[in-house]
This record gives sequence, C-alpha cells and structure tokens, in this order.
Amino acid sequence: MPQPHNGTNGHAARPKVLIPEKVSPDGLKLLQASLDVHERKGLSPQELEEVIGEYDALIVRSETKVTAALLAAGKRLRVVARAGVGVDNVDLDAATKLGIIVVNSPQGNINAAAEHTIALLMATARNIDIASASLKSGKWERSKLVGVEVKGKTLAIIGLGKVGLTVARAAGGLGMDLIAFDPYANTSLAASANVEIVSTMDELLKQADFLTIHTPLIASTKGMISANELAKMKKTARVLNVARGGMFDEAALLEALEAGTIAGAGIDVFTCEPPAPDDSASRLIAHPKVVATPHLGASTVEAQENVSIDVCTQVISILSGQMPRSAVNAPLILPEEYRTLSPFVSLLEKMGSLYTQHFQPPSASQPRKIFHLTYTGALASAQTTKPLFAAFLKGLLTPITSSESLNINLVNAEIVAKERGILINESRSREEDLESSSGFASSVTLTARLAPRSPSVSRVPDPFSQSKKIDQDHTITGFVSANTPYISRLGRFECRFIPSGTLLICRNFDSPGKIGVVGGRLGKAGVNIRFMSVAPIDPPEGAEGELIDSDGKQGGKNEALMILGIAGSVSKEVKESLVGEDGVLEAGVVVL
Ligand SMILES: NC(=O)c1ccc[n+]([C@@H]2O[C@H](COP(=O)([O-])OP(=O)(O)OC[C@H]3O[C@@H](n4cnc5c(N)ncnc54)[C@H](O)[C@@H]3O)[C@@H](O)[C@H]2O)c1
Ligand SMILES: O=C(O)[C@H](O)COP(=O)(O)O
Repeated sequence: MPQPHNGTNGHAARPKVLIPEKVSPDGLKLLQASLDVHERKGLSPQELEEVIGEYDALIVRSETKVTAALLAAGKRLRVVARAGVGVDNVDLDAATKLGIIVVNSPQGNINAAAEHTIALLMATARNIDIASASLKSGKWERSKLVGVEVKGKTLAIIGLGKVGLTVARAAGGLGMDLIAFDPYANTSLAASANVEIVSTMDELLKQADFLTIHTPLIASTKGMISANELAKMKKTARVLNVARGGMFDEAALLEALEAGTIAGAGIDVFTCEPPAPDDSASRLIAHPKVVATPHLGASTVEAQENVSIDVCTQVISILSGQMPRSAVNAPLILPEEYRTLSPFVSLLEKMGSLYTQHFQPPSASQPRKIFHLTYTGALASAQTTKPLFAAFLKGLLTPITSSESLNINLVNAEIVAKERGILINESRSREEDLESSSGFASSVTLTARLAPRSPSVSRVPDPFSQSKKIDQDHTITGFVSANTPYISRLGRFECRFIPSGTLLICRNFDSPGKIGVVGGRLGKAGVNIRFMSVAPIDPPEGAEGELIDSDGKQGGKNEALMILGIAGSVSKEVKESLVGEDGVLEAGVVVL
C-alpha cells in the first residue's frame, strides 16, 4: 500500500498521480484504491511544469516531453512511468540525478507494433491506402493499382530486438526471406526465426525488397537512413518505420520517392509529432507512394490494457517502497531478493545516521569520506547490495542535509556519493561465525577511514599519530534479528541496542555508581528513560596507561558505554551537566 504523507492540514494525504495522456482505464482502476488519480489531458508544457510539484508519480505515453525542467519542478516526484516501450521522450539522465525512477512496459505492446508493421508492409505492397482513397472518391482504378507479392521477397530488418524478431516470425509465415543487421542480436534467437544476420549495413541495403527498422532512437540510430543509404537500395524497394521518427531522414526519403529511386514507404512515426504543416514529414504523408498512420503502432485495445496494468502496478510498488519490475534507470532486483534485503536496508540507514551523529570528524577540513562496508554471513551471498549502499549513504547524509534537498535512492546513490567525494567500498566475507555478528546469520560492519591528507596540507608524517590512535578507524557493526535492526559494536564497545528513537550515549569509567549519576540527573530534568544498555570494554591487550579514543578524547583504563533510550529530548544544558567529575567522560544525543 503506498505510503500517505502529511497534507497541509496535518492529515495523511494519499499520494497523487498525474496522467496527462490517454492511458487505458484498466490500470487506472488499480491506482484508485490507494492513490489520488488525476487525468488532466491537454496541458501545455508550461501548465504541466506549474502543476507537477503536487504529484508523486507521472504516467505518460509518447506525447508528453518529460524534460529536465519538468523533472526539476516535480519536487515530490518519485516515479515517471512510460505506458509503453520507448523512453526517448524522458530525460533519463536528469531523472537519474534527481533519484526519480523511470519505469516502462517493455513487453506490453510488442505484438501490436509488430502487427502494425505487417499491416504497413502489406499496405505498401498492395497500394491499399491509395486504392481505398480512390474507390471512396468514386473511381474504379484497377490497372493503375497493381501491387507486388511479399512471398519470396527479402525483408531486411534493422534491429532484431523484441519487435524486430516478432516481425521476422510473422513475415517468415508469409514466406519472406529474412535478413537482419544488428550488432547486438541474439544469434540463436535469430537462427530459430530463420533470420540471417548480415555483417554490414551495405549488404543489408543492397538485398532489401522491404526494409524495416526496429531500433531505439539513440545517437547511433538518429538519421541512420539518409540519402546515402537510400541510394544503395533497389529502385523497387519499399521502406517501413514503426519504430521512431528521426531514424529516417524524412527530406531524403521524400526526394527518393519523388525521384522514383524508392518505390514506397509505410510510416507510423515522425521526427516531430504531430508534424508541422509544411515540414518534410507532412509532405511525405501527402505523397501518393506513402501509407502513413499517426503513431498507431501500440494503439490496440489489448496493448493499451497490457501497458496500463503493467506500469500502474509498478507505480503502486514504488510508492509503497518496493521495487518495480522494469525500471529503466535503476538496477533490477527481484522482489524476493528485495524482501530479504529490506530489514538490512533499514539497518544500513540507521548505521549511516548513527555514524554521522555519534562520531565527530577529527577536523572540519578532514572529514572521513572513505567508508568500508563488509557484509558477512548469508548477506555476503546477496545478488546485489545496491539498496544497502543507497540506504547507508542516505543515513550518512540525512543528519547534515536539509530533507528537501536530499533524495537518495537506488537510482542516484552512486552519483550523489561521487558528487560529494564520498567513497564507499563494499566487500563480502563468508565467515559465518564472526564475533561481531553476535551469532546471527548476517551482519554488516562499517569502517570509516580518514581520507588521506593532501600533500599540500602536511608532507611531514606525524610521529605521534599511531600512538595517540587519532587516526584509528571508526567502526559500527549491526545485525538483524526477527526483522529488527541491532547495533552490536559502536567504536571500541561491544553492545546490543536497537538503533531507534532518541538515544543518549555516554562514555564513562567502568566503575560503580555511573548509572545512578546519569539516571538521577535525567530524572531531575524530567527526562524519561525507555531502555538502557551498558557496554563495557576491557583495555586492549598490552595497553598501558590511559586510552585515547579515536576522537582523541582521554579515557580511563576500563571504560563503558551507556546507551539510554529517551522519551522526548535532552537539552544541551542537561547533556553538559552529565559530563564531569562523576566519571562520565562524554555524552551525546543521536536521533535515529
Ligand atoms: N510505433 C509504436 O507505437 C511502437 C511500439 C512499440 C515499440 N516501438 C519502438 O520500436 C523500437 C523497437 O522496440 P523493441 O522493444 O523491439 O526494442 P528492443 O530494445 O527490444 O530492440 C532494439 C534492437 O535494436 C538493436 N540496435 C540498437 N542499436 C542498433 C544499431 N545501431 N544498429 C542495429 N541495431 C541496433 C538492439 O541490439 C536491439 O536488438 C523502439 O524504438 C520502440 O520505441 C514503437
Ligand atoms: O514506444 C512505444 O511504446 C510506442 O511508441 C507507443 O507509444 P504510445 O504509447 O504513445 O502509443
């Protein structure tokens, strides 16, 4: 169930979804159970930018241009769903940077697009379009409208992916010979569909009686068929485009049709949709050798039902904090894997936040920016640890960043870490019986290292740094038991507490009476204690004299950590009053 958030009147508001295009109601019904669904067709780009700030999710087809500016205006946006395959109308880089998940429906309309290609193939072969128009205008023109058969002809396919292969199988059924150019094609699937893969585009162009293109619109495919390529084809060849406008040079195709060097074209998609009245696309559409449709490849009842249900289900998953099935800009994580990882996601976020709040940087100019996460036990076999990486980074930055500017998730975690100069190394250890895991099947250990000083800051090695232990690593270990996260090591101290709520963490000499001192002062200040956990430490073997901890603070020979769960807050004065002659060396509050 999608998580409600607080509305302006303090009541929990249902997440809102904006749908500015026609999307089949089958999926929208699913949304309505838990979300506020707003279908608002006909908004101009500017109007869209004005309203997008209210929405948590946006569902589009190919008409809406999801630009960087629109995404930036969508302050609450968590997901953009494309009810179809092509995401060339979505600025994926901008969405990724902003941590907005983009999903699509990679399978839902494949058959529809392939059938439409076959429809245009037959229409161009048999002059269906012009014959129908002629007949409707009262004429009976038989000899002028003689077509060609497709049986025994060569269908040349550029892009043998999902649509390309489906077209190939159908065209094979019509008795066509099949060749394809696709450097990344699955050769065994091609062979099973009787498609011969040719190694150069030239070879393909020369042999084609019909040419059909089924690649995505990307830099390498834009303008891929221009005057040069058309000139290499047979005069009798016909070309088809049910993929994306912009892959054919429309002006060059128009010229070739007019010159009679290409016999016909079936076109469903255009560089600019709808085409401007006087551009090459409009003149192509008007040309008698062209059969054209207004981007109808996916427009079947069945395909629209499929894509709508597919993306709406994914929107619900994302707004409920789960993984989508087909994220375009996020790593694929199987639902069962995500379920296994999810208690650790919470643990890692708490560990990151605890780290930032509990450990002070040794100096403002040298914050710790190198972190090592070691996953042990069953967690070491996880397919992916990306959600853990993202959760840790989020926890690390949340206490020091305003909540509006912090949107870290699976999608943008690596980019954000890089932008902030934070290095998070991950490693896996399959040792089941680590002391720190407290006997639990999986644990995570965080070690924070100082970033190496730049040579310009200090070229002379500090002879005392080792003995003072100032550069000592900071360590936190956590584990999960019965879906609850626990911390089992904090710095030098073995402990066990649930990282949740407001915690007062005191470091003190391990001698009688300290609990009474702290409890008494909190009681006097009216602060309620919910729970308490004490973590003693023995001095490390061979240690002599006093210990100086990783923050450079002096301690006794035997110290302990006292962790108190607090109801409410602890004022600065109360906190300061705890530290002093009674053996409490340090007191800090963390909110987790
Ligand atoms: N008209 C419509 O309504 C409609 C409907 C569905 C899909 N589409 C479009 O159809 C196209 C194909 O969709 P799909 O789902 O089959 O995609 P896909 O990713 O499954 O397949 C694309 C294929 O193109 C190949 N390819 C990439 N670059 C290439 C290059 N430079 N040269 C040759 N091959 C190259 C890839 O290797 C891949 O096999 C997309 O552009 C999609 O947007 C249009
Ligand atoms: O990429 C796609 O899925 C098709 O081009 C369909 O686009 P449409 O949803 O706008 O019909």
